[in-house]
Amino acid sequence: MQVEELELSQFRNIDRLALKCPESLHLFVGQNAQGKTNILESLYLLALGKSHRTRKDKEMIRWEANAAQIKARVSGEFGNHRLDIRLTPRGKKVVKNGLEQRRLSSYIGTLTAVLFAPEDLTIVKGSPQVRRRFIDMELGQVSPSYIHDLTRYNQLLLQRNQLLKDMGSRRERANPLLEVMDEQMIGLSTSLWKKRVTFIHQLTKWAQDIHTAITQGREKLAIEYQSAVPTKEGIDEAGYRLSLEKELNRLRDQELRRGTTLTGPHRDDIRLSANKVDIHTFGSQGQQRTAALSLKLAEIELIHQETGTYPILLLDDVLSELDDSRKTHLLEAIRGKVQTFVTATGLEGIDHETCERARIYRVQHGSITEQG
Ligand SMILES: Nc1ncnc2c1ncn2[C@@H]1O[C@H](COP(=O)(O)OP(=O)(O)OP(=O)(O)O)[C@@H](O)[C@H]1O
Repeated sequence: MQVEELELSQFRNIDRLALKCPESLHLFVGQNAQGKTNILESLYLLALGKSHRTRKDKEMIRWEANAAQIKARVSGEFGNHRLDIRLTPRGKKVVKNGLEQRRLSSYIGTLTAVLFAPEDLTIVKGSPQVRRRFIDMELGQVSPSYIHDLTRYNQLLLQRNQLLKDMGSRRERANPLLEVMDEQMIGLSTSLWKKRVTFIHQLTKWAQDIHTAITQGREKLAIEYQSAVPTKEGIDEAGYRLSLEKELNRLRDQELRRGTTLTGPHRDDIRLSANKVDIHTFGSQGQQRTAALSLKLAEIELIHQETGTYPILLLDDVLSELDDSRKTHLLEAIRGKVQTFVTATGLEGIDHETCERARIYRVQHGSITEQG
């Protein structure tokens, strides 16, 4: 998968940008707050239909403008596509090959992207929310039905929490509407849980090999999906349903008191360990970084396996955060097969060979000029 052309208009601090990008490596260099991440954000938005750093689409419209547009021509094993996203204060319009896409799940997947930013280095150490977001964004790219279920689940969760609050204030213990919601929630939870467990299983296979290679055989990575619903090893969907039903009954009084849903996929997590030692609690910063890098590289391979084409890779200021051996591993792993867009504040720390084969741009106050 490759972005052949990218056009931005009134996006963040960028007035206009028209890039032709047949090459596989693009390097955006500039001081802080000049617009480098904005370029990566526009590519991420094109791929996933949403930004990686804001939920408010209108924040991406240039302050003095009333609309922004991001357009691209992408090519891949399955032909060429034109993607077009228009942002206005009233909302977002997503267009693929001239046809407006009303559902994000029918748009996502045309262009896939893996973003690696400094905050991803905290994926191991950070809160469970960071890891759930990682799963949601990555799994969503290879499974439109996952996005569909997740959207419905999140809506249902809000409604259920409101109902629990209302029931709690009325000191009500049973309500037919809650029974209906629970039935829907159990169905959606089972589907999300199953998809996530399968995803983590597939991701682990790739991540283990990559992690072993980076650590030169010293460490074996393991990833375990931790469900908030009690699950025994080898449990199937019917077993999960049953366990969730029981758990909802057990938690009913607590949920009514607190006015919130206390179990389900929105409380799940993953645990990473190296040589059976939990990296979250006991890992060194280096181990945590290696695990984060292994996950990201594994994701690239998984997307390739599932969609038949490599994603684009967006590296936001991470080269300076990685030591030489991890950096070399990263650059070697993507070389020649993954179109990559990199931001950096300077060229120091990026090896000569990489600079030689990259197209280099200077970014200053939102204007981008290619270096001759
Ligand atoms: N909607 C907007 N309209 C105009 N300018 C914006 C808007 N949103 C952000 N900016 C500006 O964009 C700049 C930030 O750009 P960006 O996040 O791409 O920085 P960067 O070059 O990646 O820097 P760093 O290396 O610090 O991450 C800031 O100057 C900010 O004021």
